[in-house]
Amino acid sequence: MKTGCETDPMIRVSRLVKRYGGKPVVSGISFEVAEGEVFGLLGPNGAGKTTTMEMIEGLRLPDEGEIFVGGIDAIRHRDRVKRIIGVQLQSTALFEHLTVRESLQLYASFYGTAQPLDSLIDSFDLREKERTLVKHLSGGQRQRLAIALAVVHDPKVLFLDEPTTGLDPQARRGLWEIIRKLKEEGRTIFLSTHYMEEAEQLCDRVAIMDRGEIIALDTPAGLIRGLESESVVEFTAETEAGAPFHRLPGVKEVRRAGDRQRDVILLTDRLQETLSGLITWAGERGVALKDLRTRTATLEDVFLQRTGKRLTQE
Ligand SMILES: Nc1ncnc2c1ncn2[C@@H]1O[C@H](COP(=O)(O)OP(=O)(O)OP(=O)(O)O)[C@@H](O)[C@H]1O
Repeated sequence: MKTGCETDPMIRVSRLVKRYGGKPVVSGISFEVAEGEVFGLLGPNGAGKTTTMEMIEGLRLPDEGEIFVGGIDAIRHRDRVKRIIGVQLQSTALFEHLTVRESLQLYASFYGTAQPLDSLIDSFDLREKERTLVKHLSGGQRQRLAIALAVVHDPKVLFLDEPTTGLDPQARRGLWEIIRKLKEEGRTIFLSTHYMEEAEQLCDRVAIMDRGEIIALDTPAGLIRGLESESVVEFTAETEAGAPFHRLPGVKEVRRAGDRQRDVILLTDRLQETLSGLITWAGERGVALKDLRTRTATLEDVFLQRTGKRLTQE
């Protein structure tokens, strides 16, 4: 697994460990993030994403390991690092009784330098709401404001912890556009998410995290190529645990999930042959294949293959 980048990294993390009650929740991870890159930490709830981000941001102290941000030792010189990073607040931490513009003015006053507020209001699509109280904003507008506040001081590196959790698909896409614009401005963006589609859409490289460890790190396309299976066949059926799906043509991997292991997922590099083999097999045995569908492999399948678990629990 290639954890590094070619130029001097903007973020370098080595053998990072955090324990709670003696139990490691981050278990010796190492990786680098290049300048201008959108780097994603993808993993299920409790994987250790927030703990990792907050150690890099200087909000939690690691038990072991090294962190450098912009060449600065982030454990020894937390204040110097704070000047070059922006951290998205949880939208619940906003001041409810200030307007959008007042919130930006307040944050700008904390820093010696600030970006022009009018251009921030426009680029975060908040012009219509600039005089609206925060408590009257929608979820998407609150998230946009939270990110605008994180970039008031024009930071080089921006940390976004699950920026679109809880948003509807339209608001999520609006936020993706804003994150793309922030990348175009040359910022390095470190984000965590448990939405594989978000990681695929936004990230140059993705580290998949599970139980405190990085289990894969590559570009989204590289991670999917590593599966050696381009397609997925899914169905639900009453079949015994030993049903020989792995012997169908093209099948590289068989996974079972759901209620009584009735959901079957086949990863294949020869979709048509797998499908016709499966239908013949089921027909000969009188097995009903419910909800049979096919799709292209995604990061979700990479996670499933590496951990045996689904990333998102339906
Ligand atoms: N302050 C703390 N004290 C004790 N345990 C903690 C503390 N903070 C986090 N943990 C534990 O560490 C593990 C990783 O938590 P973390 O919040 O980093 O995960 P995450 O991947 O960000 O998940 P989520 O998406 O739920 O935020 C969890 O098991 C969590 O219960």
